[in-house]
Amino acid sequence: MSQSSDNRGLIDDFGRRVRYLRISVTDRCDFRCVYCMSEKMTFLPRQQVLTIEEMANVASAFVSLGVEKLRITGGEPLVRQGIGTLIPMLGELKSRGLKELAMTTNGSQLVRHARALREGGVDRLNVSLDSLDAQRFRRLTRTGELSKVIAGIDAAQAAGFDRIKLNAVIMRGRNEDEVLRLVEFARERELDISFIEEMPLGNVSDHGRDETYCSSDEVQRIIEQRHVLTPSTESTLGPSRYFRMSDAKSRIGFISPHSHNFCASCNRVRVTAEGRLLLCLGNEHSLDLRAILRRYPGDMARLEREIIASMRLKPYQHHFTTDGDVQIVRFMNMTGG
Ligand SMILES: Nc1nc2c(ncn2[C@@H]2O[C@H](COP(=O)(O)OP(=O)(O)OP(=O)(O)O)[C@@H](O)[C@H]2O)c(=O)[nH]1
Ligand SMILES: C[S@@+](CC[C@H](N)C(=O)[O-])C[C@H]1O[C@@H](n2cnc3c(N)ncnc32)[C@H](O)[C@@H]1O
Ligand code: SF4
Ligand code: SF4
Repeated sequence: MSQSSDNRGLIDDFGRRVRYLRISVTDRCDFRCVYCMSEKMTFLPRQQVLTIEEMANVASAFVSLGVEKLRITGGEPLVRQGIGTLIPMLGELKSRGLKELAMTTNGSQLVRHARALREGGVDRLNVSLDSLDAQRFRRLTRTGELSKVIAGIDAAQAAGFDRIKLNAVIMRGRNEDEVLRLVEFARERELDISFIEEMPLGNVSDHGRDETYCSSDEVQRIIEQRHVLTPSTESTLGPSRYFRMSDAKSRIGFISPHSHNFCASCNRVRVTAEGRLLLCLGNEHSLDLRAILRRYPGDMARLEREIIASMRLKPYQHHFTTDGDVQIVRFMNMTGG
């Protein structure tokens, strides 16, 4: 019998309840964003990556244990073979207590996938967009084409996604001069937008993180040169602190792991593409779910028991600094952010 029947949920040693699971469905990506990856990356051999069925089983176990929000990330989730099969399997979990199925994507493949994602049960999309200048966009992503991402956002809106959130990592000397332009883009299209402080995961080789650090307060001051921002209590269960603009539907979010630490209210864990249940983005405490899945195939009760037991490993917080040291060798694409 599944552990779900005792309805204890997932609670860590600090009394925080885990309600939000992020699954990285692949470490691969068609972009090489300068803050996320190094130019030359080695990706996991395919047999080390969870199969579609294994991912669906992991998601199902977490939903049995009280997870209400599931976000699919990567790498780039839309380059994962079989993503079209996985999405409806996850969508079905809504009949068992899942309240929101979401995806974070670079948008490059949305023209092809948006409709199927919507039909498969994806409720919300977050699309990364750090520049509206095609050449700069190419420099920041190393391989990306801005026009494809914008066409992808259009396709997603046409497919019925109405609360799309843009994500922009703001880097000093790279794109902080585009903050107002990005806000304008979001406002015109009625998109939300979150501005993110860069986190020190992986040696990205392109730059020292200390050179590019730009705090959320600085970004906020830039926006307030033109807009009145009113703090909002709205929450998406994610890390964004939201503000409303007086004359717009768009919400402005700030994700500030350095300057406004949000670990005290952490409600999430993540599963990497190779099936590591990582208890915190900024630490290495983890449980090897792949080993359990492959050693005891189909034993959902055991999987759930192990997940419950792993909650005691969840650290209280990250220890990121802005001084340029690489504190976590793991790159962001392993965990999907
Ligand atoms: N430090 C830290 N950063 C996080 C965490 N969750 C998400 N982020 C970062 O927040 C940024 C945006 O992540 P998204 O994938 O859009 O997820 P989200 O902000 O939870 O999405 P919403 O559901 O829209 O709130 C990325 O840079 C993530 O790395 C977290 O638990 N800790
Ligand atoms: C790792 S990506 C995976 C999903 C998809 N490929 C995308 O880019 O949206 C998830 C989010 O993490 C953000 N991200 C990547 N590296 C980061 C870093 N070092 N610091 C802060 N955010 C980062 C990206 O901007 C993106 O919004
Ligand atoms: S941020 Fe997303 S799109 Fe950019 S390299 Fe990382 S995984 Fe790929
Ligand atoms: S850094 Fe760790 S503890 Fe802090 S919010 Fe992120 S996952 Fe939670």
